[in-house]
Amino acid sequence: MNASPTADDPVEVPVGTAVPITAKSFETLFGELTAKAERAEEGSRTVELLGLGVHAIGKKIVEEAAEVWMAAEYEDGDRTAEEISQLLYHVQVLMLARDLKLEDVYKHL
Ligand SMILES: N=c1c2ncn([C@@H]3O[C@H](COP(=O)(O)OP(=O)(O)OP(=O)(O)O)[C@@H](O)[C@H]3O)c2ncn1[C@@H]1O[C@H](COP(=O)(O)O)[C@@H](O)[C@H]1O
Repeated sequence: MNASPTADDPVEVPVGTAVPITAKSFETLFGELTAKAERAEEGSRTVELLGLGVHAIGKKIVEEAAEVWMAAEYEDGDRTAEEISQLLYHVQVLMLARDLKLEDVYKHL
């Protein structure tokens, strides 16, 4: 019998190609960050940001959003995707700071 997937398990994500790649998904990242926050992992950027609070995390989101915009205007697709990943990460940290679950967001999609 297969064990249940954990937050650290890689997930196969097909990205516009017949060849699936192995990558962290939005859900597995959120599970990883939740676990780090719960155990207050030393050296974790997530834990550090949570300690700084909603105001500081919000400012990072605005900064990252601007970097996404600039990358999309002036850089290539891979750089834009990298900036988007950083934006998604900081949005997840804000979700943790406000004690929001994935379902709380998904119900609005
Ligand atoms: N995806 C990310 C991620 N994206 C961005 N960042 C953080 O955001 C920074 C990028 O933002 P900037 O370019 O603004 O960097 P900076 O100017 O040095 O940031 P500031 O210190 O000035 O705020 C990176 O240096 C990281 O600190 C991330 N930190 C963590 N993750 C993921 O979160 C997981 C948990 O990370 P820890 O909590 O650090 O263990 C990791 O395994 C990663 O998968």
